[in-house]
Amino acid sequence: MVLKLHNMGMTVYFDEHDPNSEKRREGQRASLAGLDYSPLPRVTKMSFMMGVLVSMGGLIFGYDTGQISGFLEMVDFLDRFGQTNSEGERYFSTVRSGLIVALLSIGTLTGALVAAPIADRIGRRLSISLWCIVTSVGFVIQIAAITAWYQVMIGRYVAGLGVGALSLLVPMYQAETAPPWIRGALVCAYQLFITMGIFLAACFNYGTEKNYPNSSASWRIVVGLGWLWTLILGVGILFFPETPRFDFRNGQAERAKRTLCKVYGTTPNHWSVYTQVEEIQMKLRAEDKIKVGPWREFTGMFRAPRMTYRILLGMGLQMFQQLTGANYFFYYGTTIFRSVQINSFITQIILNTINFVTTFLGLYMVEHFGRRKSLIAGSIWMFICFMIFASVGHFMLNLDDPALTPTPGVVLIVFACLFILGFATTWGPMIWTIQAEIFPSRYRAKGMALSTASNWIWNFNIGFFTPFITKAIDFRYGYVFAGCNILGALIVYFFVIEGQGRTIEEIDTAYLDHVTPWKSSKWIPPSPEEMARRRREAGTELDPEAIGDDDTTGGATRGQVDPDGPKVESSNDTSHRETV
Ligand SMILES: OC[C@H]1O[C@](O)(CO)[C@@H](O)[C@@H]1O
Repeated sequence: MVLKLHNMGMTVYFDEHDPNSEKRREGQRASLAGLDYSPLPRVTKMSFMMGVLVSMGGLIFGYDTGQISGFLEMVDFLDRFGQTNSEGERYFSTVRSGLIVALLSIGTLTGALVAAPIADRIGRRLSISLWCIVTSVGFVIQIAAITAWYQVMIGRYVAGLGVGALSLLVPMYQAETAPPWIRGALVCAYQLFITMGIFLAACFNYGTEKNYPNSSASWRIVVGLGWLWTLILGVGILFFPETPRFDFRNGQAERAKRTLCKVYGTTPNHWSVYTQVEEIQMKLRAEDKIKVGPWREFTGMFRAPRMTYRILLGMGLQMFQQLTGANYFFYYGTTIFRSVQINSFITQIILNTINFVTTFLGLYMVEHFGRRKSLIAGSIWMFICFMIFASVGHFMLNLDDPALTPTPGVVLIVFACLFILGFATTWGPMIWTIQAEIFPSRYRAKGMALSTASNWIWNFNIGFFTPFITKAIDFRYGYVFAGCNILGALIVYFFVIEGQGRTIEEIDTAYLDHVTPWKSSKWIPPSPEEMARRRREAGTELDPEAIGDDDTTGGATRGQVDPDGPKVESSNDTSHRETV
């Protein structure tokens, strides 16, 4: 959509979907003389490779969470780590299986919180490598277990530390590095890899249990294969640069600019890189005006402009991502569909395949329809699916003998699949994108850590309480999720600002400026002149040396770019309430 704004005498052209749009470049050209305005590649080799490599963190997530339900059904796993009942049969008590399953979630929660301050100190890139090592240690502890069930539990806790840390670091790395026009899709690729991980775990479990039914190879091979993903990510990331936002924050401006140029596929003299560098530096200046110690840094985060709002929003969205009810199917699908006498293993494979394949569609939707529209549509879709699912399950299925009501059984599966289609294209991937783009640089790691922790807490709650709840209210549990989906839609409508096509600095400005969320899709970021005026007012002018002076600069020189701020046609807009 091309917007033409007549703002007190100024005409601004802005195409929020296409950074290469002639209109957008035209608008910029009018503002900044002497820069390169040639079209940019949409996806560069660097951003593609980064998308694939870093998303391996998602594969580790999905693979680890997806494998355990299968282990609990494996003969050798049960023999080694189960208990014996009075008839001499092996079984897992609810407490023991619950602990083995849930310790991963406790570990992930801890990992997500601990990883933030470390990432702020040693950087995103080295942190990813470090937490891959921790995850691998968790795998060693599990594989080395002979008969001690608590060793498996400890191993899962340690692996969980790594998985949780990576669930914070990977989307953060992607969001801090990606160009705005593919940021949404790139962060969604993280979710795509989660779904791939769940799918692979289900397939490997099936394959190893079939081929090594009475041997420890059935589960040890599956755990061991996890090393492969951690090795690829932990070593591979070392061949990629640190994120430009972290580098700028830590005085590595030249390296940061080189990285931006690589992912944008251009030179520092291109208007997109030039304005991005300027924006990042300006934000850093504004944020760094307040200097405090580490503890005050944490508490101060809640007092920083609109941070409490954004933290609550991030945590709320992650909570509602879990309360969509997706893990009701992924964790308990086998049990749900066993009760309707349909081959549970096949059903699980079908659900996982739909989840994986349709997430690709999510990557497209996030950049073409935006976050807000997609999420609201997804919520309504999932609401309808759960209403039908719950009603058919409760009123039409004969719970005592499901074989007597085969048609409702099929309807249940169809609506479970349709639900997953809705989740995988919207709430599954897009919440990771939103939480990675709403926080300002200074508090991004900590803010994201709290929202990621919220995802894991609710993940744990769904995993742990679902058996008790379904026992009490059977399929009516679906109504609870249906209600939560409506609440989720309302939260998006009233509180989320559209981030499609915008830089993360522009999104920060939108939150600081109290842009009305339901009008935010049409919001025009402040003009360069307006930003220059704010800079002057806030005393955060840029050092002219900091921009446009790279060796690799092409045609334009610093002299051609006005350090006091780019020139615009005219603007009298003074409606912004807070400084950048
Ligand atoms: O694709 C389903 C998976 O996606 C998540 O919600 C993470 O985004 C997991 O909790 C779930 O198992």
